[in-house]
Amino acid sequence: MIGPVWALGAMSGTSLDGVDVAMLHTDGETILGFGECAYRPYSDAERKVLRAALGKWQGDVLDEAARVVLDSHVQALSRVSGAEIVGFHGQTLAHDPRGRGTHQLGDGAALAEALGLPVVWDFRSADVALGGEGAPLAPFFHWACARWMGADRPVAFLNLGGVGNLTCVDPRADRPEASGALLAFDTGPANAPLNDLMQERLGLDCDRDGALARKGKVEDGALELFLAEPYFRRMPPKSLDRDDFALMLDLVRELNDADAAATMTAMAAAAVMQGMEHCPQQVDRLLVTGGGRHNPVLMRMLRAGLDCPVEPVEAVGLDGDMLEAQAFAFLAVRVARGLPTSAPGTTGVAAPVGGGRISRPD
Ligand SMILES: Nc1ncnc2c1ncn2[C@@H]1O[C@H](COP(=O)(O)OP(=O)(O)OP(=O)(O)O)[C@@H](O)[C@H]1O
Ligand SMILES: CC(=O)N[C@H]1[C@@H]2OC[C@@H](O2)[C@@H](O)[C@@H]1O[C@H](C)C(=O)O
Repeated sequence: MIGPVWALGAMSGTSLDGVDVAMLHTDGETILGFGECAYRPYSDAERKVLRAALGKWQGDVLDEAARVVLDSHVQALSRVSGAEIVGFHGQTLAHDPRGRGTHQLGDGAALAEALGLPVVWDFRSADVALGGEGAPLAPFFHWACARWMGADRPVAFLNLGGVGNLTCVDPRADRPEASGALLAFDTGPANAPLNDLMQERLGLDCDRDGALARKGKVEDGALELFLAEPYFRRMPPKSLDRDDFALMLDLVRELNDADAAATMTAMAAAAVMQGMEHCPQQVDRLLVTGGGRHNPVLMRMLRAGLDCPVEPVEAVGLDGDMLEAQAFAFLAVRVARGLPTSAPGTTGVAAPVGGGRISRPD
């Protein structure tokens, strides 16, 4: 494959809300245009099946979950036409890069057959096999976004999904794998533990618009215990599994609902502030993507604690609900062109690596 193509990326994140798909016109180096997007939510029954498979590496429970992943992706991807190649992330069930590896559920070969298109998938395992964290992988796309928006000074991207991840980009680097172009890592838990709290105590999916947290007060003792976790002292690159910080729920167990939500929101913000200390250069602005940017309490806490402007990525014309799907469209084209998708600064891998397998329909 030579030259730019329309690629269609698909992402199903750790929040298990649904499948995002987005078209991108790219040669894997430059963003030439953004295209159509679609979202296909999981039904309650599907979410239950996926939830039951979380943390599992094998077993019968995976068969039903694999069927949910395949069917939902075929439906989501079929809503958009004109793609020449597909980037399929799959559903992360477990992530233990220093131990058992990383597990994204989803059969790219079956998806290629169903769609009649080449599908790039299994983006993370080559990086892990070569000693990298296997995550985050969006940073190479963040570099392309920084160049697309014409940045000429360092800028940071923050994804507030189930887990948070931060990318410091120097857009003056002419390749994402160049030394000093990128430093990226998972900051800590973002929405996942707060969602779990809301589910456990009130049967709700999330603290919509920070409505509960805004009525509560942050319990400083719990926040301090949280920040004493060794993860925050580890040098990046580093990555997390969705439930690595399950202890957060214990730290707020004695608090009333509002104080617990306020304290957990403060924990997510504090993890980002700790992370920002690792940025190798002062950044001009922090651009926030992912669902957490819709939470005004979380955004207010970030603005209060950081000395650079904190804005949703919409401030520069990007779509914060679709950025990860676009990232996997971008990475698919890089894989097809034999370009690397991770580097020492993004996953800690020893040298730039091109992950991903390509499956073509028969
Ligand atoms: N209006 C809102 N108010 C508060 N929180 C919100 C709002 N909208 C979305 N969120 C939070 O954002 C989450 C979804 O974020 P997102 O879709 O970025 O996660 P994800 O892509 O599944 O996760 P990851 O990036 O970790 O894979 C929701 O589960 C919720 O916690
Ligand atoms: C193993 C895995 O799926 N990690 C996700 C998760 O969700 C956010 C954060 O943790 C990030 O490291 C990654 O996702 C994004 C898309 C990434 O790879 O950049």
